[in-house]
Amino acid sequence: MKPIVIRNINDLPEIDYTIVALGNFDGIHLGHQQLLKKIVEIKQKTNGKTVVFTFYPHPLKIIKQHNQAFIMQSFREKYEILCKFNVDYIFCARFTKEFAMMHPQSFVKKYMVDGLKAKEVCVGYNYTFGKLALGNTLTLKEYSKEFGFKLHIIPAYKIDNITVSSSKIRKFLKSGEVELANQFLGRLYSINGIVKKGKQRGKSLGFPTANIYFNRPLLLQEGVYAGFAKINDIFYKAAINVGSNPTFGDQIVHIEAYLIDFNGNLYNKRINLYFVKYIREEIKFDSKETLLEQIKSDVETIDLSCNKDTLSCAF
Ligand SMILES: Cc1cc2nc3c(=O)[nH]c(=O)nc-3n(C[C@H](O)[C@H](O)[C@H](O)COP(=O)(O)O)c2cc1C
Ligand SMILES: Nc1ncnc2c1ncn2[C@@H]1O[C@H](COP(=O)(O)OP(=O)(O)O)[C@@H](O)[C@H]1O
Repeated sequence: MKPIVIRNINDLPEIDYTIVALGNFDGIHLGHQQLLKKIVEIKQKTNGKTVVFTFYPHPLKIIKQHNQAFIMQSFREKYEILCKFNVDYIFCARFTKEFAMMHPQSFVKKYMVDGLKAKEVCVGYNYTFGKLALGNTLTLKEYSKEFGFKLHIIPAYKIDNITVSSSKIRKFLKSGEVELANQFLGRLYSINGIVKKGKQRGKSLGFPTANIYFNRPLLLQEGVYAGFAKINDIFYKAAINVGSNPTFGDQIVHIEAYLIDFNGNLYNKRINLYFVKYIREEIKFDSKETLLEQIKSDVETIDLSCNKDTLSCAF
């Protein structure tokens, strides 16, 4: 079931029993997934409707003026992952400087109580919100009594005693430790975009690549990755390069993928790329021939390192 996206609080239909998960959910990692599981579990008991309450742009982008390289996924990528978790609605509040200045109590009253008419609210153990981040689990506890909703505080989700967090995953992605990022995400890190024309060299090299360009800086370490590509719901093993093709003196950082055992036209199609393993850094080769030898060897390695088990983590 696909969730319905609401951008204006007044567009939400009358719901008898609203169960809300509140947060930024950048990455929808294993910690976030505990909140999603919790609201779905409450729905089964209460017959209510579930709402994921999130913000766009990411609050830290507005508050700390972070550039987008900070953000792990676009709203569309977040939406596609939320589709797997059986939630009814996504309420996406536009986050502005004025929004950031709201007193926590006013936020809870306006959005949770009057807007969503929340009966149960789930937040993570360290969630903060509102002006100067004055709102937290303790203040929420008070508001839950004042306004009469049930509050569920979800404890830190840990792997080997390390708390799973978006900031750790961002560090892993920036340093090429994509396997660790995947472990914390509970799925393969993925990105999607529309295939555009490149420099038309790939075909003549014998390795055509589907190119995607981004108007946001990428978190991923540049280099060659083993992974998968999904086109029209079909998965292919893929040799993925994140970089600027320095051998040819190009400069625009983009992502390109050679799909193993695929032949066809991909221009203007949406492609999802899933990252399994970092293979090596991107190199400025002396010649086209040495680059080609390396790509052949990369494709052999990648063909062997992606299998059905790794594919089962792609969604
Ligand atoms: C597995 C793989 C590894 C690659 N490694 C490098 C590299 O190390 N250095 C480089 O300059 N380009 C690398 N490339 C990118 C190629 O230069 C690029 O695919 C080729 O120039 C085609 O570009 P086009 O899609 O714009 O036609 C790699 C591509 C693939 C598929
Ligand atoms: N196995 C494949 N993997 C990736 N793209 C392929 C494959 N087979 C055919 N194509 C097509 O070839 C195009 C890439 O060819 P290429 O010469 O690299 O051109 P461009 O520079 O425009 O990317 C892709 O966008 C896609 O339409």
